[in-house]
Order: sequence, then C-alpha cells, then structure tokens
Amino acid sequence: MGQCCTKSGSVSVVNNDVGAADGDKSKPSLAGRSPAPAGSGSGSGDTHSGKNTPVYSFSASPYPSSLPAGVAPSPARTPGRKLRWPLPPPSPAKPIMAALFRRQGRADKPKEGPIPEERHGGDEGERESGLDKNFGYGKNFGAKFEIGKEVGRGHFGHTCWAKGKKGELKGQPVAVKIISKAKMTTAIAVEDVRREVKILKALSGHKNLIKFHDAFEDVNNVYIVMELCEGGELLDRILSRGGRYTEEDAKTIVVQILSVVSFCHLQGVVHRDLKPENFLFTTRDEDATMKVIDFGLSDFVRPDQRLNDIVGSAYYVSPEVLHRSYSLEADLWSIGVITYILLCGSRPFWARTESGIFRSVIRADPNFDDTPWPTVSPEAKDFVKRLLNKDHRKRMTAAQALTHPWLRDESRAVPLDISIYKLVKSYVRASPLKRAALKALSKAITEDELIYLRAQFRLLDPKHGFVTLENFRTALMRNSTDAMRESRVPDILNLMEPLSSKKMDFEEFCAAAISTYQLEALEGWEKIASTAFAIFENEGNRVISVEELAQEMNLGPTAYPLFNDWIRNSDGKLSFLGYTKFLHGVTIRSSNTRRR
Ligand SMILES: Nc1ncnc2c1ncn2[C@@H]1O[C@H](COP(=O)(O)OP(=O)(O)OP(=O)(O)O)[C@@H](O)[C@H]1O
Ligand SMILES: [Ca+2]
Repeated sequence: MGQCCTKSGSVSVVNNDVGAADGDKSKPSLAGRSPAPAGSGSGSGDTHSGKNTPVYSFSASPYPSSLPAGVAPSPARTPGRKLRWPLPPPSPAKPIMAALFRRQGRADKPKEGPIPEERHGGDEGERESGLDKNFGYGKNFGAKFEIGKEVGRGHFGHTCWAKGKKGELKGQPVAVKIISKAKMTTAIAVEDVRREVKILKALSGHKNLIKFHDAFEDVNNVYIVMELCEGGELLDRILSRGGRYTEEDAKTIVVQILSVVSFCHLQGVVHRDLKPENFLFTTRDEDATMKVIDFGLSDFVRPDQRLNDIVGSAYYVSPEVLHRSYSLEADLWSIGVITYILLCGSRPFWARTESGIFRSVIRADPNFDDTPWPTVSPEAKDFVKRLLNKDHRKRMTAAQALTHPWLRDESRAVPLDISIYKLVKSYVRASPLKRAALKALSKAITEDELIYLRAQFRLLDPKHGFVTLENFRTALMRNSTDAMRESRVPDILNLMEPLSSKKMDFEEFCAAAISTYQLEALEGWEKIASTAFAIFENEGNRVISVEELAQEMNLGPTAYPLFNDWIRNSDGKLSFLGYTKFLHGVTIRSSNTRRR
C-alpha cells in the first residue's frame, strides 16, 4: 500500500503495431495505431529538456521523455487486450507530465513561457523542509474503515475497496483513494490535494459525479473516501464493445457527461482531464449510471479568467490548452473527442508521439469520411464538429450541447448556462449600436437556437415575460455550491449592474444571449447574416464615421484603413461586411494586432 505507479506505464509496454487493424497507413491522422511509448521518445524531435524548447514549437514534445523519478511503469492494465483493439491504448501521457511534476516537485518542468500563478513558491527550497502537510482532516481513518483490495491506480494515488466500521457508513462498501504524503514534495503538491478534496466535497451531490464521503489523513497518507463504483471504467466498456457504440447508446453516455460537466462549469470548476478512464459505472448493468471521478487536475476558474498551465491527457487536450489560454470550453473539446471515439471507434487526433498528437490537435481536421462516418447521422456528425471546433468561442457549451438536435429531449431538464451570464453582461455594457446589431442578428436565428434560448430564459423564471437582474441572481443562487463561491462566479452579477434599472423581455434576452462566434460556426451562417443585415438596415443602421467606428470597436487610428470596405461610400452607413465585422468584435486576429 502507498506505492503509486503511473498508468502511463501501460504505454511503455505497448508497441507500435497495436491497432494497425485499420490497415490504412495513408491516413495517419485517423486513429488505429498506437503512439510510441511516452518514454521512448521520437528521435531527435523528442529531446525536450523543458528548459529551452518552447512548448508551442511542437518540434518537441512538451512531455519529458522518461517517467519521473520514483514512478515505476505499472503493468499494462489489461494484458493482451491491445491486440484486439480497434483503438490505440490509453493516452501515452495520461495527465500531462507538467502536472505530475508539479506534484512531485521535479525541477525539470516541461513548461516554458509565463509562469502560472500557482507555480510561485514551488521552488526546491520548499521541498520537504518545513512543508506543512497537515490538511486538517480526521485522523481516525483506521478506526472507521477496514481497507480491502486495490481497485484502481493512477498517477497520483491508488484506490482501494473499503468497508465502514462504524457511523453512517457502517457495513457499507466504499472506495478510498490513497495519496502518499511522501510524494507531496512541494507546497503546490499539497495544495493540489487540498483542492481535489475541496472540489470533490463542494460538487458532490450531482447524480453523475462521484459522491464524496469524507477525507482523512495520517502521517503517511491522505485518504479520500467516496462512493464505490463497481461497474468499471467507460474505457473498458468502449473496448469490450469493439470500440464503437450505437448512436443511441452513445447518446446515453454523452448526455450524462454533459449533464455533470454543465453542473461543474456553472460552479466555476473546469475538470481538465475528461477521458473515458475517468468515468466509472456504478454497477455492471448495461444501463448503470456513470459518474465522473478524479478531480486531481481540476481547478476553479473565475468568469473572465484564462488559465495557462498545460494539463490534461494528450488525446483529449484542446488546442487552446496547448496555447496556454483557456477556460471551461477546454472540457467541451475533450467531450468532442470522447463522442468521436464512441461513434467511430478511433481517435480523432492521432500520432506516434505526443508532439505529433499535439500537432494534430492544433492543425488537423478529424476524419469524417471513412467508415463508419457515412452511416452516422448528420446530427451526430454536426454535434461532434461543433465540439471539435478549434476556436473555443465557436464551440457549444455543455448546456447548449444538451439541446443540440442530436440529443434533444423535451422531457429532460436543461441546466442553467453560465455562458449566458457572460454574454448578457457584455450586452448590457455594450454601445447602443452594438445592441442594435445584436438585436437584428437575434431576429434571424433558427428554431434550433431559439429552443436553447427559450430554455435558458425559462430557467430565469420570468415574471410577466420579463427578467431583471434579480432573476439572474436568484437563478444563480439556486444552483450555488461552495465551489461557486470559491470560483467567484457570483461576481459576474456585479458586472451586470447596468441591468439593475431595467427589465428584459424574451426578444431582448435573445439579443443579449446569442454568441456571434457560435452562430458563425453554423452551416447556415451566411443566410442568418444576410437576413440579419436586412433587418439591421431597417432598424439600426446609421451613418457612422471612421473615428466613431474605431472607437466602437476599441481600435486605434492604425485600423482606419481597414474600414474602407466597412462603411458604404454611398450613404456613410455600415456595409454588409462592416456589419458582420462589427458583430464579430475585435477578437482573435484583431486583438493580436492590438497587442503588437
Ligand atoms: N470511486 C471509485 N470506485 C471505484 N474505482 C475507483 C474509484 N475512484 C477511482 N477508482 C479507480 O482508481 C483509478 C485511479 O483513480 P483516480 O483517477 O482518481 O487517480 P489518479 O491518480 O488521480 O489518476 P490519473 O492517473 O488519471 O490522474 C481509477 O481509474 C479507477 O479505476
Ligand atoms: Ca484518473
């Protein structure tokens, strides 16, 4: 007990022939073969030292080329299974090594660039000496639980079966994740464990989230006592089905994932390690409930905050995580990867090395042409594409995804979406012209978008067809947990202050809560945009000077030449191009320009 092995060890024992069953060597981006062992490197490209090679160059893997000291490769979890896999084996780099290093206090961290705030104080000086490893948890684990066999292992701990000896859990089987204090060699490592428990405790209660019972500690370990899941990992079920789910079965899985992830996001918690290994079934039954586990890489994220530490698992990591600027949407990318795998049995982004996987994540388009995709419904394909959009702003949110035509079910409650709050906040603070532009756009959207917006409006509990700031506050508080306070999500209400003297009907709510980025990602965008412009011409377009437009868009005089085509010579009003640019706002490309 107390020995922690890395699951990424499973990679070390798998060779590159695995999964070659797909037999198509001309399509390297289509999963089907195993990546090289994480520890084996990939020739000259994998000599990443973590000191000089920028993570983003992708000329080298941000992962180190060998397992960290003290972490021995564990045996493959399911020997022999790899030969039957249509899928490559589990991620080579499991939780990305940066996180592992943070916990283990290794100096050769594979990160570069801006130092994430939590990294401060993670220096060697803090190691061992004077490190406070007291968590304030109960000390009587042994008196309360009888420990049994091991049920699983991860990078950071191992999990055992246990039975309650007294109290509420007397006679009841539970799972205990045991994290060795000896491996917590920095203040950050200690803080990570503290946060894992805090998040688990705060979020416990959702039906698709592992139920937390208690946390204990002694001189050697921290013990996280939680509900026992006896039905195994989602990964095992995917593999036992030969790698593919029917659409109906996939939907059952994806709905559960989205339901719990939307709940976490509303609380301001990003999971950061969503993958089939981190979903467990309560029982062996086919229709058993699935629960998300392992908040070891999770974090609180404030509404306008961007995180920058690279954590996650290679196959599931989003492009913006690799670019070190991300938020909740990163989880939706991972859900897109999981859904892709469920529907076709292959990984959307594949390569032999981690650096290759990252290149693929950043640049490659997933394959939707080969078998079985021609037989997959257009709705399912659209669903996956709208999650695997490389621009995180164009991705669906979890709550939105639950109303996508592929998953839509009138009888299922739609969760409150925190992204609505962010959008409404921006709307109420926007200029009258911008609001008029959005109003016109909202009148051109399709029924699919309206279904989602109606559901969100209903959740605000409108009185006589109107919502006020108070409705937003009440709806948020109704869903509030301790995690929400920690992530400072309620602060967003202060930023919505301009709404305090107003009320909003459904029509205005639609204008406030639509995202131009998301609409741009729709196949029917061209039509929506031209309809919206026709409405804008009638209801909102007006004469505007170059200076005024620049000010509206928060641009300086250097941007004036851009506006040549945006303002019509004939009448000095916005042209169609100008209207769409104005709606779009100054973001990706333009904000890069601004920074220079
Ligand atoms: N509540 C539970 N019931 C049954 N098995 C569990 C439970 N929690 C964890 N396990 C098993 O233990 C394994 C490791 O747990 P967990 O993922 O929390 O650890 P970790 O060290 O943080 O993992 P990782 O290496 O993915 O970061 C899981 O993959 C699962 O097989
Ligand atoms: Ca895990």
